Amino acid sequence: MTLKVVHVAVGVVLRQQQVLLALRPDKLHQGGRWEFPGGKVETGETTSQALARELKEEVDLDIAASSPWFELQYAYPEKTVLLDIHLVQEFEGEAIGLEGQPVRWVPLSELHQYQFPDANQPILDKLLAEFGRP
Ligand SMILES: Nc1nc2c([nH]c(=O)n2[C@H]2C[C@H](O)[C@@H](COP(=O)(O)OP(=O)(O)OP(=O)(O)O)O2)c(=O)[nH]1
Ligand SMILES: [Mg+2]
Repeated sequence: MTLKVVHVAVGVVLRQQQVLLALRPDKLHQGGRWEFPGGKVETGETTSQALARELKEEVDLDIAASSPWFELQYAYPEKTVLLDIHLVQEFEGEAIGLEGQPVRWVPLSELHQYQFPDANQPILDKLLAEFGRP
């Protein structure tokens, strides 16, 4: 039994009324679900630095600025994650799945059609509450 919490930088990348999603490969933890791009914060990195690195590595975006939005801890049976969620509204480049994963700009109104990791429900709720059209 371990109490280690995995610190994850998560980017909610918004462009008009759309958000960027990537499909997690089947073999990974929570595989086959759509995620907000991001990954583990490494020793010595700030969350913003980790996010910029991960978004470049995973989807080839250059982040001009990101702002901390909220944090959420979730205990999966296998591990506990601390999702450190940032909003990204300033970036350059065209999103492509550099690890071969499908990536999509999804209208906020269509988010309910996608399956996300179990931890993500509060992110979806807040996204629609703050940015969705009534
Ligand atoms: N990126 C991301 N990870 C999420 C989300 N929701 C969620 O529960 N997670 C979890 C799944 C994983 O356990 C963890 C992210 O780890 P990861 O495996 O993607 O980390 P990484 O990109 O650094 O990849 P790796 O090279 O270390 O394998 O956070 C989400 O929306 N986006
Ligand atoms: Mg990742």
